[in-house]
Amino acid sequence: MSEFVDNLTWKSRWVLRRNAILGSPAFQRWASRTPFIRLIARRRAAAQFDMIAGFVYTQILTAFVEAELIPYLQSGLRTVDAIVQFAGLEEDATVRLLKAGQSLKICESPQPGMWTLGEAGAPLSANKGAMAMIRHHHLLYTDLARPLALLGQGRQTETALSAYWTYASKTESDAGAEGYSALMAATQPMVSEQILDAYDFAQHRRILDIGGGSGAFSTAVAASACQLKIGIFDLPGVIAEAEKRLGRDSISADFTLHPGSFKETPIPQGYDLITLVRILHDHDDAVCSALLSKVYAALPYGGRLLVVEPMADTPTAQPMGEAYFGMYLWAMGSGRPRSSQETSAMLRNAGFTTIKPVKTALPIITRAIVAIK
Ligand SMILES: C[S@@+](CC[C@H](N)C(=O)[O-])C[C@H]1O[C@@H](n2cnc3c(N)ncnc32)[C@H](O)[C@@H]1O
Repeated sequence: MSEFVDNLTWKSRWVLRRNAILGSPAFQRWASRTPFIRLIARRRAAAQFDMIAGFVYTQILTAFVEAELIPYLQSGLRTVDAIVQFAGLEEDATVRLLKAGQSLKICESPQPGMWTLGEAGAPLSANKGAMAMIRHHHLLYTDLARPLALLGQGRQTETALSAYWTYASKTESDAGAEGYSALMAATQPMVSEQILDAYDFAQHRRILDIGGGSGAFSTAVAASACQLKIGIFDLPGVIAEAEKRLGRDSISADFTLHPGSFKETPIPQGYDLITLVRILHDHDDAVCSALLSKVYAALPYGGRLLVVEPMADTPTAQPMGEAYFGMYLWAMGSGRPRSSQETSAMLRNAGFTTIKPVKTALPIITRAIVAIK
């Protein structure tokens, strides 16, 4: 049987024709020399180079973060000598890093010999969560060093990420709870800021946050609507982290901690809102379907489920979904990015009839769907 099909749609014909033209060296030569067209050709060549060099750019940013240069340069203008001292690098290495960072707008030199952050670096200085993720990414890049080997070895093989996210490893445990809970708590403000602006939690009385980690999301919600009673359900090792964290916290909301695995333990009842924040994408379809059915059963009529996570079909941010989360979750060994339609379909299958998107200001960070029983 031929590997080519002959019943092509008009769109397939158009795409094949376009690819033949774009892939032709003669066309590329013509485009790079023709007035106006060459502007488009230059833009496309730059975008192609960025895709090829992306890992190098990322590692330059990582060097700034690991050397603590982001907060250091945010606090004012610094001389090269001072930066050499601070970063602990030789002068030529420091200058090479600064110039590389300048080309990426991480830093800039507004007057000779003096350096501060650039347009891309300055917003990072206020984002501890992003910096925690940049540091964490060495695990992902270890797994991605040979991407074809990663894809070829299947998802049963232990990876750097599956050893970190122990609940996603084949042995499924909470042994890594302290490490990953700290990362989740550091990155949670980016998420809770979006959701608190988009969803009115004050309309509820009792909220259960499933997979609630050490309670960073719950404490943010409690601070915004102080009459709420909040339950946090997570693996026992993570609930121990929540106990430590909430003990230190001055918020007076009434927290109930529920240790257990949602794969085995019944979901606690008596809550009129259940939240799943950055949970579903970590799990394969069968696990998510079983969890959503249990959530549906645990809610009273009129009760709600709020699903909060990045989604695959986010306009202007498609690579965040299928490229970034697609490969990250593949390396982790569990879960996949889902479009809002796919998640909505799962919610319908679990029994929910009213399912609505909740608009967030930065959908690249997080999106949300509310489902009513
Ligand atoms: C990606 S973290 C998200 C944490 C928190 N919701 C947040 O957004 O910061 C996933 C959480 O789900 C929890 N989790 C994973 N599998 C679980 C299970 N079977 N039962 C209960 N919790 C689980 C993990 O322990 C972890 O705290």
